Amino acid sequence: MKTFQELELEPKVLKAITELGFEEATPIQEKAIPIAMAGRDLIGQAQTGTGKTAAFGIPLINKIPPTEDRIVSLIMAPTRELAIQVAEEIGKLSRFKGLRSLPIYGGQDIGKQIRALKKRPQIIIGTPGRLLDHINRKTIRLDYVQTVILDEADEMLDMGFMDDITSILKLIPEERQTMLFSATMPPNIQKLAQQFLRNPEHVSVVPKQVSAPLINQAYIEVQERQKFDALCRLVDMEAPELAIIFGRTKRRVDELSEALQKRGYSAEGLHGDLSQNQRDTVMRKFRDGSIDVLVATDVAARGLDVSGVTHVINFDLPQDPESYVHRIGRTGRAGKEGVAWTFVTPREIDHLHFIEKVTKHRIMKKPLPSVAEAMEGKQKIMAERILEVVQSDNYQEFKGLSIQLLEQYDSVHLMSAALKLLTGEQNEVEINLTPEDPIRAKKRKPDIRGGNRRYGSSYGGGNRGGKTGGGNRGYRGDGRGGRNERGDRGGSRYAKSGSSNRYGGGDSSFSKESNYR
Ligand SMILES: Nc1ncnc2c1ncn2[C@@H]1O[C@H](COP(=O)(O)OP(=O)(O)OP(=O)(O)O)[C@@H](O)[C@H]1O
Ligand SMILES: [Mg+2]
Repeated sequence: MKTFQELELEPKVLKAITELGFEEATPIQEKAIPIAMAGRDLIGQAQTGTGKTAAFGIPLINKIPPTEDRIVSLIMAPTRELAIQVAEEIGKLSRFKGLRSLPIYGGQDIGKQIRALKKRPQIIIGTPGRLLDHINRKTIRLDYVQTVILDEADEMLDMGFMDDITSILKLIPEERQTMLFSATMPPNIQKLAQQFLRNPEHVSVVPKQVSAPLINQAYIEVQERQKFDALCRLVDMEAPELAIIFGRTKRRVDELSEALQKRGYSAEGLHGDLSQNQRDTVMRKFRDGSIDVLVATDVAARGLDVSGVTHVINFDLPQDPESYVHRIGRTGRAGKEGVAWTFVTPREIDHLHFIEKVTKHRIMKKPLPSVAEAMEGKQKIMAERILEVVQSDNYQEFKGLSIQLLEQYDSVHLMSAALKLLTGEQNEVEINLTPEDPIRAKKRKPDIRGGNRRYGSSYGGGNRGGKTGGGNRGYRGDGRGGRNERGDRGGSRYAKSGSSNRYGGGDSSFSKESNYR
């Protein structure tokens, strides 16, 4: 592997990289950075958590002169959280160069964004809908843009952003560099690339396995109604530092986070119906460790990078293998290890096998943790916390009483009683979650056409359209309509939500958005 010194970067950029603690370039960075620095267009694919942001961020920052005072680069990302996160990483990488970058996303006060734009950022990181708003208001001009980056391009198209992206790209001078990052290469992405990229170099780091190798994957077979108790036991036994628990619907996430709180866990929910402020607050708390558990819909499955996420738990099996890979990819990032657990109801076992087949990875079956294992885990945590306090030496005011008690009682008895009180017995709180329907296995044959997919033989490509299914499940969209829930277009979500197409099979991307994110 190459060090960053070998990549001929400006000293100021190199310094920022060093400060971030990056020692070697990751494989995608090693391949993509020289091509990007040569000014070529590029299509990039690599596993979750392998540094794709810096792969486009570093060459971008390297090329912008600090004296520039126009918008010369535009990065598009599917969600607000991602726009913010990418902006932060770009901010860190450009610290010593003194470049200005700005995230632009729906749900935030547009006036505030307009004021921030007056500071003349060179780099804009935005979600397509809100970007277009600014373009129409002429508060963002794209006339001088020289570099465009599409991050998580397939997800943006799945969310119905095709038209917005196309309109935006048409406004950017043709004389530019375009880089597209995507987990999969379905036909609509290929079409987009054909239309807007010029002789792109394909850079992919496609390993035998789809998911990052450092994620230990297991599943537990449980009945739907046993899931919550199973979750509590699992969390007790595993004692995660930070965990993300994925639920299928927004209602599920609300119910689950509330239930966890009732049982004494420090958990909060994240989904698309929360206000931008609420979403930011939850993410901030999770990043700074003031909550340990983030309960989320697939809105958090893509791209989010929170260091220290030790566990991902799929409380509900994801709809498709791609989503599984992205969800579990929230752990085991940047060379760290992670653990992914998945709950599977008996009727969903076939679907799990389908995921295994597509991801070419065996998911180990594990038994439901026993009450004793859960208890052991809890006690271990409590003991660790007590020892931390002992080390801090900050408990003088309890010493007098302790001495008194120890004169009268046996130390083991006293300590056990104190532990019992501390560990608590929250499990008596009765919890009732609304049951979710099981995910059904896909009735489709493995598709072996074409070799351009990330996931190998049976996945991706032309299958996408087939996922729509019937009824109100409608998980996959057709790429039309259904403006994203992230509120990139002010209140359009609400305007639509009462209308009959909410659950209709036709505009399924919308029902996906409205229920599942
Ligand atoms: N060369 C490097 N050495 C060490 N850490 C790195 C390096 N490059 C990036 N990182 C860190 O790795 C983490 C994951 O990076 P990033 O979010 O860019 O991954 P990604 O490939 O975009 O993942 P996803 O597919 O989930 O979006 C980040 O915290 C980032 O700071
Ligand atoms: Mg990413």
